[in-house]
Amino acid sequence: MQQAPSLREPDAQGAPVRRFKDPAYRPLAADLAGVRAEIDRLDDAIVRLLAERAMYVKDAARFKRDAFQVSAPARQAQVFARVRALAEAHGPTFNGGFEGLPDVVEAAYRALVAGYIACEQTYFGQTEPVDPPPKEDPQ
Ligand SMILES: O=C(O)C(=O)C[C@]1(C(=O)O)C=C[C@@H](O)C=C1
Repeated sequence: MQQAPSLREPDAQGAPVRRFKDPAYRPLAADLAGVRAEIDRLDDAIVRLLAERAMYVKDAARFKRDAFQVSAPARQAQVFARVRALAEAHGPTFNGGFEGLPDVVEAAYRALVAGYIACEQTYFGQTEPVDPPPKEDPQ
């Protein structure tokens, strides 16, 4: 029989109420508060890196001629494929792995890059053409 949902937040200080059936699984913290402290520590580092990444996205606007170039769909596809491959490579490294990691990372990057593009479009509006204009790449 299925248990009714508790509708209460989990006890962050309590002992574990479940365990993994996989005997190779190694617990990482004594309680949920300990798990969350590690997640907060990683979020601090991740957001710092996202801010550093944002700085380069802003600078990229100087090399774009129009809104289509700001959006650069071929580069976007390259970024999504690259981070997905990184997640596939790194996923199994940590404590038996995390099966859905490539999907999580790709979805996160799709959302992130959409946000970065919106900001880059705004920054593009704060630029002006250099004079004289450099020759267009014939491709
Ligand atoms: O590579 C670029 O041209 C960028 O502006 C950076 C970036 C990104 O966030 O990775 C942002 C906008 C483009 O859609 C492509 C990639």
